[in-house]
Amino acid sequence: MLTILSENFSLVNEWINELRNVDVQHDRMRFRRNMERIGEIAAFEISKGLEQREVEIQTPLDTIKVKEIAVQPVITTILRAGVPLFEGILNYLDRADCGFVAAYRKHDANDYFSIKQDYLTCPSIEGRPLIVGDPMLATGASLIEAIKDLLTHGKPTQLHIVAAIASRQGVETIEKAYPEAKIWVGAIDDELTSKGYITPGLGDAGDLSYGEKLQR
Ligand SMILES: O=c1cc[nH]c(=O)[nH]1
Repeated sequence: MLTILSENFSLVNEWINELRNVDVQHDRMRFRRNMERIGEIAAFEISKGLEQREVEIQTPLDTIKVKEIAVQPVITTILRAGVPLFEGILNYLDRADCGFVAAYRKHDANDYFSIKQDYLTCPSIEGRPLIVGDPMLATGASLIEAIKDLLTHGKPTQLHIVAAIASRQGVETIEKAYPEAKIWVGAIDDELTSKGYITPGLGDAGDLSYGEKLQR
């Protein structure tokens, strides 16, 4: 199931416009905060589908039966670009556990790239909702690698994928690989460049959040 958040939240449109705009996106704090805000809206929407249970709590005057999230999700992301979006999801689902994957694109002499994953740490996801935040869902290759490894940590009850901007091709790749996944995206762009960048997109989300990396 695919949900395009900007279709229902005009504010998400505002934030994505700022993420894309070369006159605004160099303001790193605003860039990170806009990513975070998209994560917050996605978490809010995801929360509507989380199982709830009834518990009793004590107020200073009496007890009351209330509802709470029955099983806390595990929120994961891919370092480093995913951190601001991840922080946004965690701002709202603040009792969740968290996992991290480190992955990078290794370019060869012809500028083709393969995904290298060299770090993964995650609590058990057995019987819990799994949320994976990846700000730019481009080819879907790094996401598929990450999810494959995360699923060695148990069988989740729900699989949610959150992206600020996705390419149509990336969404189709994920839908094929994980038909059960609920995909939440800020916006969808039609094109991918030969180097796997979303276009018009916004550029390099990691560099815009944290500074231009040295190419090695
Ligand atoms: O367009 C893209 C694709 C992947 N990662 C980015 O930061 N931007």
